[in-house]
Amino acid sequence: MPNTHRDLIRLEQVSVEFNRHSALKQVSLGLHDDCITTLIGPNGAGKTTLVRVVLGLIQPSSGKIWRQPNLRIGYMPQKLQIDRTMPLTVKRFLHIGLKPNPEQLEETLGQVGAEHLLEHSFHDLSGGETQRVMLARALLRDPQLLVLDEPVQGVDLNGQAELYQLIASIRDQRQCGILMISHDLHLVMSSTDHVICLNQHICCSGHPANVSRDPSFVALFGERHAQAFALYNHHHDHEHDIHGDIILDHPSPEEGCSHTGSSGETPHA
Ligand SMILES: Nc1ncnc2c1ncn2[C@@H]1O[C@H](COP(=O)(O)OP(=O)(O)OP(=O)(O)O)[C@@H](O)[C@H]1O
Repeated sequence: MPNTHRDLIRLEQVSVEFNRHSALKQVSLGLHDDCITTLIGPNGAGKTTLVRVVLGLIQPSSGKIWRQPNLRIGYMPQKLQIDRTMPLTVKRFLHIGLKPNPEQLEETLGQVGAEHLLEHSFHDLSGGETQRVMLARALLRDPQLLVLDEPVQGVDLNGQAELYQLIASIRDQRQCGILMISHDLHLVMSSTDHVICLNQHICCSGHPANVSRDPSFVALFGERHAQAFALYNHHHDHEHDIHGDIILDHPSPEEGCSHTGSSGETPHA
């Protein structure tokens, strides 16, 4: 089946350095509408840096970025610093920097299952409620691309599964592209279309159901994760030296979302 997704953003050979330290090395990828792409990788792998490049908050040291003209991006950050002494209802929080009309507010809160929270204090929300309200805030921009930095942080296990289902239903209803960072390989696998395994460079990427298991993945994420993660295996087609640099290199083919059933595993340099 041909891949019918539209490109929202493309990165070509993007590298980012901080004080001569490489955070991203020659990352090439495409994000598409109607597709959930999940970034996984160990701490310090460059996931947040990559998200910040996508958001346009960091200029790459080298490489090219193409964005669909006038691309609307909704962003849900990992953490939000709000002074707890400042009284803040959910309603007020959702009006900071935004001008939603009451119908939009009701519809969007309804979509994330948080309509009953409108008059609640933002500070008193549970972990799961907070994430739903944050998601609603990102959705109020009517995004073509939704960027979620660890969207289930601070949420219990049941709540995490529900949130991932909610994110998948948002993709279905809005046909928007979604880029998210997750540390929970096991939970995220059932609700993602495309996985990118990042360790400064893209180690590999593909559909979780199509990629095959590789010992290098176990080396990167540990045996415990790899076992829990039986669905997601991949052709990690190279080795790393002691500094994390690639020993064996391969060209990087075109990236693709396989939400419609097309495409498969895509190995990367
Ligand atoms: N503004 C910055 N200035 C200097 N170094 C930075 C900056 N931002 C990130 N880094 C460094 O870049 C590397 C990648 O960081 P990044 O936050 O992107 O990783 P991550 O994969 O999101 O990690 P985690 O899973 O721990 O959140 C780290 O070594 C980090 O210290």
